[in-house]
Amino acid sequence: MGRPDGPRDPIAGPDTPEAPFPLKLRGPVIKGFGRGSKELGIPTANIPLTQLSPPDLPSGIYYGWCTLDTRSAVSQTPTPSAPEPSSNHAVADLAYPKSTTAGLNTNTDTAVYPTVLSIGYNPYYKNQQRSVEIHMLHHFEHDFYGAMLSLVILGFIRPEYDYVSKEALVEDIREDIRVAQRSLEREAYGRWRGDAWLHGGGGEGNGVSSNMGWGSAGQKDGVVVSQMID
Ligand SMILES: Cc1cc2nc3c(=O)[nH]c(=O)nc-3n(C[C@H](O)[C@H](O)[C@H](O)COP(=O)(O)O)c2cc1C
Ligand SMILES: Nc1ncnc2c1ncn2[C@@H]1O[C@H](COP(=O)(O)OP(=O)(O)O)[C@@H](O)[C@H]1O
Repeated sequence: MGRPDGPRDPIAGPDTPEAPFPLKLRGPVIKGFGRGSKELGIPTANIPLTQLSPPDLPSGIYYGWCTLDTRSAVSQTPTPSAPEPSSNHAVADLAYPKSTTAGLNTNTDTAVYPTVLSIGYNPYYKNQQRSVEIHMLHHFEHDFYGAMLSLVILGFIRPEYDYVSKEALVEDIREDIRVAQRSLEREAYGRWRGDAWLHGGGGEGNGVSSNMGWGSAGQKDGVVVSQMID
């Protein structure tokens, strides 16, 4: 399906997350096709499709919060034979929320990142397999393949489309990022930053919203969370 003409909604979803959200996923960051940063300038961390729950979740673009447990990340020590780190040239100008942690320089990166993700076949690239591709709204200095990524998905933005050009796809992803930022700034969405799932805990299962965590941005039990931009 090609992208419909016309302006897009600035915010996605109701004022409070509704079923089937929240959906909770966790998995190791694996290699994709390497197009995200090289071709588009928007790196996307892939997790195995087997982690998608429910497995028949409709394809499309979603938003939520995620964290990284970098203890299992592959070392990023630069060597002559090391691959080029990912590039974010198509989003480097975007004002992402400031994270108050040292990020990936430590083994315990406890920041909570606003996130936009694509689940599907990437019709522009005509992939044969579905994939789960997560762009975190943060400018990282290092790649983090192998890290364990925990994600709480809170809303749906749009279906995935085919595009007339790479530039048109990039422009829509940039708009997805803005929509996700605005959508997550709402109080009932911000609250989910504190959910135990994001901090290594187990969940009560997808779609169960009984654990609303401990609230909004700030610090709790030594866990530092990202701050949204004012
Ligand atoms: C927010 C977001 C929206 C996306 N929307 C589409 C889309 O509508 N159509 C599409 O073909 N690919 C879409 N993509 C997927 C990109 O094509 C994909 O991230 C890229 O192919 C990189 O894949 P790789 O990580 O396997 O290299 C989207 C990705 C993101 C992060
Ligand atoms: N903001 C970010 N969001 C997601 N991944 C990022 C980000 N910044 C750097 N990365 C790194 O870039 C990698 C993705 O780059 P990409 O070119 O899409 O390759 P691949 O196709 O292997 O996923 C991620 O696995 C991660 O290690």
